[in-house]
Amino acid sequence: MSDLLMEAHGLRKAYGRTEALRGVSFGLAAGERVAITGPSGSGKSTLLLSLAGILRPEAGEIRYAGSRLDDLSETARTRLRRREFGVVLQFGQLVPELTALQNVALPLMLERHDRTSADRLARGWLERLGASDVAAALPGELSGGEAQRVALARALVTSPRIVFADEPTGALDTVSGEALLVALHDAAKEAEAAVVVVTHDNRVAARADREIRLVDGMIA
Ligand SMILES: Nc1ncnc2c1ncn2[C@@H]1O[C@H](COP(=O)(O)OP(=O)(O)OP(=O)(O)O)[C@@H](O)[C@H]1O
Repeated sequence: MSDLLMEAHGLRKAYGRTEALRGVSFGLAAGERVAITGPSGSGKSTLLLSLAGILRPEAGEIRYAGSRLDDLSETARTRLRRREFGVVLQFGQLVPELTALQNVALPLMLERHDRTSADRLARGWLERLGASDVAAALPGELSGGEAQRVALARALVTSPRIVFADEPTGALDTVSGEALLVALHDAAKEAEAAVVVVTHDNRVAARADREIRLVDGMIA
């Protein structure tokens, strides 16, 4: 029995004739921080989305805490993702009609927390990520960097076992990007959460425990 938190073997995924993943295997220990790097189009986002249970690969298998993840129905994967994973995608993906605070509290509300405790936790995370002052703003009123912080707060609010982040510092300048990353790593460490981050940024990769590099849909 492996003691890895997540394991993937032989993942393949194509979009039409484009083979985005061509047999990728991956292991993640509890609390480990892994950076996925590689040139544009090498399959980084596809790998992250597959591991996070958002995309279903066409071949290969993914195990989370010993059980198959890729076999689960869409509903079961969504439920598992909500409970166990935090996900930050390239464009934040905040709900436009909800304020920043409501966006951060949303995963807790979906897990039937009461509003008072959900708001309290959400405020705590906004503060921790330096975004308290935008709590009442709508996503359309936020800068790219602010939206990224709010999205990260939303990913962390449920105390996930794994945080998956796709270019989380992409919209930020160097200093804010660095601060966001330190906050992510500190929070993950404290919560003993693992982190899988897709990045073009060497400094981000250097902060990880391990880097895996993709080239043309395979680990280089
Ligand atoms: N939804 C899609 N439909 C068609 N092709 C896609 C789709 N998503 C990705 N691809 C293609 O699959 C390949 C891998 O894409 P992916 O986004 O995983 O790479 P990436 O390494 O994350 O790229 P980037 O660094 O530019 O974000 C690319 O050739 C891309 O054009």
